[in-house]
Amino acid sequence: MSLSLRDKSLFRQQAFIGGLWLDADSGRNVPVYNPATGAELGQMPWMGAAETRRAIECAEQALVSWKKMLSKDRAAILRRWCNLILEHQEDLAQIMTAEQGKPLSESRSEISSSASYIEWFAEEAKRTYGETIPAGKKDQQLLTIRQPIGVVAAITPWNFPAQMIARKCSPALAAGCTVVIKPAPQTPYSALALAVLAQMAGLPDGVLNIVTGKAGEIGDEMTANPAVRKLSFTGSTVVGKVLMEKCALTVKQVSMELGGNAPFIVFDDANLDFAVRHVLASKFRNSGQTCVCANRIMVQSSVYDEFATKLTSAVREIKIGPGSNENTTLGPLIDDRAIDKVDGLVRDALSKGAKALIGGTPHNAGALFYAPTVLTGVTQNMQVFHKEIFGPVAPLYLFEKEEEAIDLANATRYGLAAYFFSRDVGRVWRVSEALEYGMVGANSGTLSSEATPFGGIKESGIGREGGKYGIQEFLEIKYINMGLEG
Ligand SMILES: NC(=O)c1ccc[n+]([C@@H]2O[C@H](COP(=O)([O-])OP(=O)(O)OC[C@H]3O[C@@H](n4cnc5c(N)ncnc54)[C@H](O)[C@@H]3O)[C@@H](O)[C@H]2O)c1
Ligand SMILES: O=C[C@H](O)CS(=O)(=O)O
Repeated sequence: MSLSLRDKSLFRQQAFIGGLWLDADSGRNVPVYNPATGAELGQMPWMGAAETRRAIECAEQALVSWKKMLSKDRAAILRRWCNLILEHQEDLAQIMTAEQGKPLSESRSEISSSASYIEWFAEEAKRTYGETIPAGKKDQQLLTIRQPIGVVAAITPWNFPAQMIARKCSPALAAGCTVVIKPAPQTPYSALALAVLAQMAGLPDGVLNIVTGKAGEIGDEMTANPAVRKLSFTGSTVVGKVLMEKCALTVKQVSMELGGNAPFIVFDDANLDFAVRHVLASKFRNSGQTCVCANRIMVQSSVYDEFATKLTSAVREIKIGPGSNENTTLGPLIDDRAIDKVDGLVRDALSKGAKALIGGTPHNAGALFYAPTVLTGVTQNMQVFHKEIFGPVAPLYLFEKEEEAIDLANATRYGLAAYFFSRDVGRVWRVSEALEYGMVGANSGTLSSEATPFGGIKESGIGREGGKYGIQEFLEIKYINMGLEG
């Protein structure tokens, strides 16, 4: 391990099941690499169905007492977890940048955001209210109560390796559920470090379990095991569909946070400098590897050239390099597959007539670096219009009228995030309503907050994470019809 941590106990190369740190039954491990250098960062247990089954059994046993605990006592443990995460923020950020590649500033911000979700749901734990319903008959009381769904399985992606854990686990735990998580194989260490701190916070054994290894086998056990009552997945739409189908056999509830293809519309009445700043915040965060990145930038014809020039000048200031360098603002992509996908989309666009004002090729900062890119003359017949780029590429599309921009924006199976910039109040309301997305940024390029419902429609997902809605995803409504003796 090449990390210099204040608390070395945070860096774990074993899975966490029933409060124990374990190797795979087979003893097999697989390497985890630092995407900035290609160096091996450590090893990860290569577990499968048997270990997953045991983790689910541990979660089922722990559920009995965890769900009976007073919500304020569950809240106190979550609060301690939140505080420990903030106390260890720098170490957690170092681990995240080493395994995922994002700049340290972004890793610190993600750790802070993760703690905010835990803090938010520690409070929500105490507000899982039921209701009484006016009786229709004499000597009768009608009421509902909220109860935890039970054992929850969670599968998370590599692009936000801490926040996706916090955003799923904290509402589940707050609701009284127990959890078995499979993190992405590219980024297991952030999840395992959070488990170290959860154990330190007093989370009882078996309440939180982390299994690492063979995604297909682990996923098959999670989706088939009848003890699992809910699957919460964040990842690509194609995998989400597979998991949904498998969950149907045992009628599991699902939350799906899937892919995106966000339009970013710049109208002729927008403040262009302001819009450029928000493109940078939306498009180039995490090297463009976020589900809510501006994926299609649509600019009204009369301001197209001016906007393209301003954006290119701003992109020229981006500092590409290893995330461990404090002045880096753009890190590497996660792996070779990502580089090939991004470069393939750019080459396809260029071959069909698009032009690169800046970038347009991999960068010599290292094997997994792609140059921040602005493409003009991009059209719907190019693959980049229909695919989630997941890289630092800003394709510019030209439109004439408002209606055309909305039709172009909605011409996708995805429906996660959308953005637009205009200073016309009537247009702001019209466009906010017309865009077919779960989340809309009106004169804003950023959306995420622990206080708001994060999620998509169409093939971007089911359910919401965060806000007052996040905990409802892990609660069942029980209706009680109470007859009173005459
Ligand atoms: N909507 C959101 O909140 C959100 C957030 C982050 C990422 N994403 C999406 O995730 C994708 C990028 O992340 P990714 O490359 O890790 O996605 P991915 O779907 O390839 O993998 C996500 C997780 O699923 C696991 N997985 C893959 N195949 C599986 C299977 N058959 N059974 C069980 N688990 C399986 C992976 O190991 C990983 O842990 C993008 O599409 C992005 O838009 C969405
Ligand atoms: O990639 C998806 C994340 O949910 C993005 S955000 O940090 O929530 O905006």
